[in-house]
Amino acid sequence: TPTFMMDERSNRRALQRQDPEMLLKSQSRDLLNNDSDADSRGDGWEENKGDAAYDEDDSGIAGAVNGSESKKLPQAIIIGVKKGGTRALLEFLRLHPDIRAVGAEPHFFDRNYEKGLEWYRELMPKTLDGQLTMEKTPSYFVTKEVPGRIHAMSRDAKLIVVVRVQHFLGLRREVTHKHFHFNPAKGFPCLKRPESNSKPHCLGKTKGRTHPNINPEVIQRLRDFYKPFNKKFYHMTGHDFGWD
Ligand SMILES: Nc1ncnc2c1ncn2[C@@H]1O[C@H](COP(=O)(O)OS(=O)(=O)O)[C@@H](OP(=O)(O)O)[C@H]1O
Repeated sequence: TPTFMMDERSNRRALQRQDPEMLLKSQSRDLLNNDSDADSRGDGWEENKGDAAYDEDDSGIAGAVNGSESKKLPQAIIIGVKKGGTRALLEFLRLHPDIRAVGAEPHFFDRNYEKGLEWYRELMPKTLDGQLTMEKTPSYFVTKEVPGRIHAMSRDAKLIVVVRVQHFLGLRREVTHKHFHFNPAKGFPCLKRPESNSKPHCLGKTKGRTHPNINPEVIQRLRDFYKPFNKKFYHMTGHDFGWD
């Protein structure tokens, strides 16, 4: 099971290397016409398949809207890595009542930046004070303009990268085994709302692919190739992940 880490110090160092970039490049692709990434449509929940890219009711388990809720810019963003289990992480996190999240990937900082922060904020679910607003767009991790842009929005945003090591958002313990149901066909847990009798929600069909057998020589070449990058990463995070 992929676990995750968040290292604000290394994020800050990475952010400091790039000037906040406010000039808008017209590199956008229409969010709602983005077919290249099934996960962009927020179809992590099988029931969410369809064309509604953003759905207020899909913003988390915490539910009911009332007068004191408002839309806020995200305080925590899952920025990568692609195929690292980012959808699973977001769906698991949003089981927590203090987290509300956008279902689809907004791609704001890479493809939709020229639409402006108000556009971005409008996508967010309404939250009460004390609730965290989150989104996930794994391609932020591989887009060079993104660190400066996030920094320009907020110096305090927590950036989460899935690298298979555990870290915490400082949440109280709310999510337990009652929220999960192991699905042997998928090989990983699906999510349950303990208070309702509805069927567990599994991640969509793009998750849980059968992997091809890879020639051990190719695996060795990949290990050799990534070794220096891994070393650099251990150094940056102050943690040896033992991937070699
Ligand atoms: N709970 C759990 N445990 C282990 N593995 C899991 C889990 N949930 C999702 N996955 C696997 O994560 C892969 C998808 O990652 P992402 O959601 O980050 O994909 S994407 O970049 O947004 O398209 C995808 O891997 P592949 O099936 O190999 O593509 C999922 O199967």
